Amino acid sequence: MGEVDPTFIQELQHRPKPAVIEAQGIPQIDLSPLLNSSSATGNLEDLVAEVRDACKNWGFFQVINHGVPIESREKVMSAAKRFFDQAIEEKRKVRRDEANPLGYYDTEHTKNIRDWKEVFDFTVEVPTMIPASHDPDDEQITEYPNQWPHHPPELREACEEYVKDVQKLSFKLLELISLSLNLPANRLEPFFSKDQTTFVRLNHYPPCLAPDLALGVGRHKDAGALTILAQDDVGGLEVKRKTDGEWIFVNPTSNAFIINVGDIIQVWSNDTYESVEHRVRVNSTRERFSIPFFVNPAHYTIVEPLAELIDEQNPAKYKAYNWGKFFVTRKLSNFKKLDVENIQIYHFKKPSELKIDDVVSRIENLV
Ligand SMILES: O=C(O)CCC(=O)C(=O)O
Ligand SMILES: [Fe+2]
Repeated sequence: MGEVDPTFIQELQHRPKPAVIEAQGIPQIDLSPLLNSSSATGNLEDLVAEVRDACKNWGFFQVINHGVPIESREKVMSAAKRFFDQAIEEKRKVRRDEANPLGYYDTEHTKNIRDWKEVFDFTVEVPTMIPASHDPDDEQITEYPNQWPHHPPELREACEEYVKDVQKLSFKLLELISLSLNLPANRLEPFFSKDQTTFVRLNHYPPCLAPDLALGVGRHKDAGALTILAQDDVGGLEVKRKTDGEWIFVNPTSNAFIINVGDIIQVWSNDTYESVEHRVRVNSTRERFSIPFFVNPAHYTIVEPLAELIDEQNPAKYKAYNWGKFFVTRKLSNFKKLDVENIQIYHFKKPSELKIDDVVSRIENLV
């Protein structure tokens, strides 16, 4: 990535502001009551209340004392650095293509503008099965095989170890979120206990000559259920504050994970929780690494508001949709610049429930 190609340039209203707003920031939640089995139930109730408030008010929070060993994360971070440090020809040996979107890639587009980053994607389950096409009538299923590079040789093992640790955390978070919605702790688990389509991305954001024009990742919402993000100490993630739409910089906290609820939890909760927009700014001097772990259900999951959370007063705001088909459609539009609208959950919203924000987003996505 040399000088700034016009494909990277954000429209004026979406460019990062020169001054970073640090503000109070997203809530920090201490998960130690979960690690300590002898702790009183009172602690768990407080923890659930903190999760509820964070999900409602921010859609984002950081967790500390989460049980993922620091060495496990550091091993992946340093193997990722070794991988991305290689020549482009080496990285392209595991490049992804239209048929298999796993592996290396440096031309992702978010809302049709190219991101200033390179990535390496792999799935957690082997095999991971996904619909073969976005065509609703095509019932064919295909495998997404992981493509592990020969160099650095330690990358695969580091990633596989890390995944085991973060997966445990993901199930704890799903329990906390279930409890926070006044559901039984294990209510969400069955969507993930078999055939989950969770995948992990190693992100590398190289220094950028025009950090005021481009973004590492353009504004977006995560399509899956939950994201568990590790970021290094450089910082760059910005979250759109729900109260006023201001972009808030997420200060790096060493060894913490940043959690956000994705679109699926928004639909399951019938909008009690909302998937919040975020983006990544880049800088001209320091490269940055981050590792999002996208917790996604089995491809055949039909996503719709949970029966326990709807009634006559609070009817379902969304029509049911198939997760695998949604995922494939989204992947296709991120792969190359398309002339079609990027699929979003508001496409499944019942017309009477559309909010002004949905309409504005829809118009913005069309232009
Ligand atoms: O790098 C980050 O901080 C966030 C990346 C992100 O939002 C994503 O990959 O969906
Ligand atoms: Fe994201």
